[in-house]
Amino acid sequence: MHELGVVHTTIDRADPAAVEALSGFGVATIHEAMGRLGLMRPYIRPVYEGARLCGTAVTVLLQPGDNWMLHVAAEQVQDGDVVVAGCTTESEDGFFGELLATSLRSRGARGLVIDGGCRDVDELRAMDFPVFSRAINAKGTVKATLGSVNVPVNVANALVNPGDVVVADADGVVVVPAARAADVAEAAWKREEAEAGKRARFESGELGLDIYDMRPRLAELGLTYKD
Ligand SMILES: O=C([O-])CC(=O)C(=O)O
Ligand SMILES: [Mg+2]
Repeated sequence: MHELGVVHTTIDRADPAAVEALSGFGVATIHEAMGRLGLMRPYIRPVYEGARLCGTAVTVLLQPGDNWMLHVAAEQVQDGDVVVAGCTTESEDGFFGELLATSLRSRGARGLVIDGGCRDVDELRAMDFPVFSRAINAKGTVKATLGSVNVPVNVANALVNPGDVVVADADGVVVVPAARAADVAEAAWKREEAEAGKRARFESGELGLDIYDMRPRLAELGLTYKD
């Protein structure tokens, strides 16, 4: 059950060194390193090409068609945070634009992830303020209904707790629980090392069939080659 009308002002942010380490990895690598967990639904997309972000979550629970809580959240933002907003009911209105981006940036925010709509895309691109949203929509919102800030929020099917690490790039958005950030960064590093080895073998013309030792299993299943 979502908690409404609450702002938590003290949150446990993930260790900055772990956040910095995670910022060096792509979303796909982090998702795999977590044991294939943490992904938001793929309808959340960058509003301009090349957008990417990594930071600690200030969470927001919005009401449909109402961006009031984004202004409330701005006050809670610290350097290195990402505002991560879910909505009590599906809504694709344009909750966010360049004015709010200017406000969040002035507080040190690294970007926004929102399960709702966003507008002013040209300006956001020019500012290079990364936003990941479910829609681009010029339709404006009101400031009339209470939601919450810094409560656990379901954002596009991912549970986000305040202080978790959120990483977003062209592949999607992944959430790393604050307590797991250092371990996941370590696992991501190992995974990249392993992939570097595989990449070199693929480059030299070796086949996945041999690198992954797939031939015996294919033969067992009866895969037949015919002229
Ligand atoms: O003002 C709003 O409601 C959203 C917007 O366009 C902005 O932040 O620039
Ligand atoms: Mg605007």
